[in-house]
Amino acid sequence: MIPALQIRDLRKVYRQGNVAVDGLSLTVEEGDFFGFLGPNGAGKSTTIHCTTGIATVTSGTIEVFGIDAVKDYREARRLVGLSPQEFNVDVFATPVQIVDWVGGYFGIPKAERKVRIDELMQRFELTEHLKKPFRALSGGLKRRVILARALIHKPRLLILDEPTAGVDVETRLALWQYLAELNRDGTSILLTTHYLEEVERLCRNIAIVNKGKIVREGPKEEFLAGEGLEAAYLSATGATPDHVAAGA
Ligand SMILES: Nc1ncnc2c1ncn2[C@@H]1O[C@H](COP(=O)(O)OP(=O)(O)OP(=O)(O)O)[C@@H](O)[C@H]1O
Repeated sequence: MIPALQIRDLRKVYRQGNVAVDGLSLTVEEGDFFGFLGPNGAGKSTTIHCTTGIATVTSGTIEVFGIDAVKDYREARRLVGLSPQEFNVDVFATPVQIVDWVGGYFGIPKAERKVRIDELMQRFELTEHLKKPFRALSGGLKRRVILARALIHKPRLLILDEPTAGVDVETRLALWQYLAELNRDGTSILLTTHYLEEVERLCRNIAIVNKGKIVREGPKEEFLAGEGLEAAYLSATGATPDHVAAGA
């Protein structure tokens, strides 16, 4: 089976000479719910940006369902839904305008877009907020709009960069349920998060990245059967529980 995402030996050096990703390889199989973990600055967002055409690749290859995401960026991008860490929207636009604009970008006909947007607004319980500008929405509602936008074109691979950062417990639980359903219905998901509980609940496979390299990967069960995800994460990233306890 062709993987949903295959990254081989990815390297990204920013113009200032900053090596953000340093020979990173990973495979997300079709149908997987893949947790991509690592400390701040490890290179997770950069990897995502290289995959979605936001950042240029220094070297290495990226394929989305077998399509070269570096050379055939537009074709690959159609298969990907992206919920970025930052809210990159026109803050004066309404939820419908924000989602509709991306639907237009992907070439979905207007009538079809309308049906799909109605569906998404209902699914994410945004129907009471349709007339509000994005900037007037709460943090949780903003996250839901961004997720709806990522899903407008029914992507086969959904990439979520810290999708539950700053949302309340209720919204987080609802989002978890929705993501689990989406994955059950066949959408492959790559999730970055700093909430290990989120990974334990949702993910099937996990990769831990540190300083631009994968330092540990495997099925979630392997992590859980061993020392547990938190201890594995801390030791893989060089921050052992002892260091943390000592405040080092
Ligand atoms: N546009 C940029 N120009 C220069 N350096 C950058 C740029 N974006 C990120 N970096 C640097 O690249 C490295 C990796 O950053 P990145 O944002 O990919 O990490 P991350 O794992 O997503 O972190 P976080 O968990 O904080 O989101 C960091 O040293 C960061 O400062």
